[in-house]
Amino acid sequence: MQINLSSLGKRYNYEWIFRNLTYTLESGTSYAILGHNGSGKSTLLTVIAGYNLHSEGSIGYEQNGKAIPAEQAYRHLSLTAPYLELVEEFTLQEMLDFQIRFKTLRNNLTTQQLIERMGLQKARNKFVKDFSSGMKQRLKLGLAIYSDTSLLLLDEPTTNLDQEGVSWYQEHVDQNKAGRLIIVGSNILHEYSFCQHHLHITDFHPAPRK
Ligand SMILES: Nc1ncnc2c1ncn2[C@@H]1O[C@H](COP(=O)(O)OP(=O)(O)OP(=O)(O)O)[C@@H](O)[C@H]1O
Repeated sequence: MQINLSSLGKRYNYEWIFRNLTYTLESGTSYAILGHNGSGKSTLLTVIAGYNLHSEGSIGYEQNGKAIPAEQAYRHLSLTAPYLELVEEFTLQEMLDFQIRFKTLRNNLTTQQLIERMGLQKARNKFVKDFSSGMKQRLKLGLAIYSDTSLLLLDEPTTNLDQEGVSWYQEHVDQNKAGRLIIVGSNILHEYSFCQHHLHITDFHPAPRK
């Protein structure tokens, strides 16, 4: 997956969050979107994901040199973010069975193998609503990292994870990054230390009006 951002801008009402953002994101490469709280990291990630419409400019998606229509881009991406909800009424097994109806797992992984990789074997029949916050975050990350997608978007990926969970995140991203385009929205070095490129969203803030 390659993504071309051209003179991209997003505003909410009269407030411009970023403007004039021209940037190319290449497959097989990892990028960190950096900036202080409220600077627009999540906004840019959701615009790239197509969950949030941009206000000016354009976004082009390509796979193996072939253009992907914007309305089809969702098929190629997985996104995890603190504001995305899981289906709390499902058990873990039901959640995975539901998810794979829409997105298959990488490397023909079975749901049983994914549960093992997430270290959630004891929670197979537990309702997601009864998971701890760290277990929910592992589940969100497991679903995103192990979906068979060429674009992986990770917004604040270690929210609610303890030190062991952070190590788990680093290990599993590392094992599943080859050939993929990964974009991390973060302020915490251990979340994006593997990224080769840093995009500072504040570089694209409009100058304050005089
Ligand atoms: N739906 C919305 N309507 C209006 N303003 C919004 C909306 N969503 C976000 N904003 C504003 O856009 C700006 C950027 O928010 P965003 O969540 O993208 O920042 P962030 O860099 O991800 O912040 P954090 O590090 O705190 O998660 C903020 O000023 C926020 O108030």
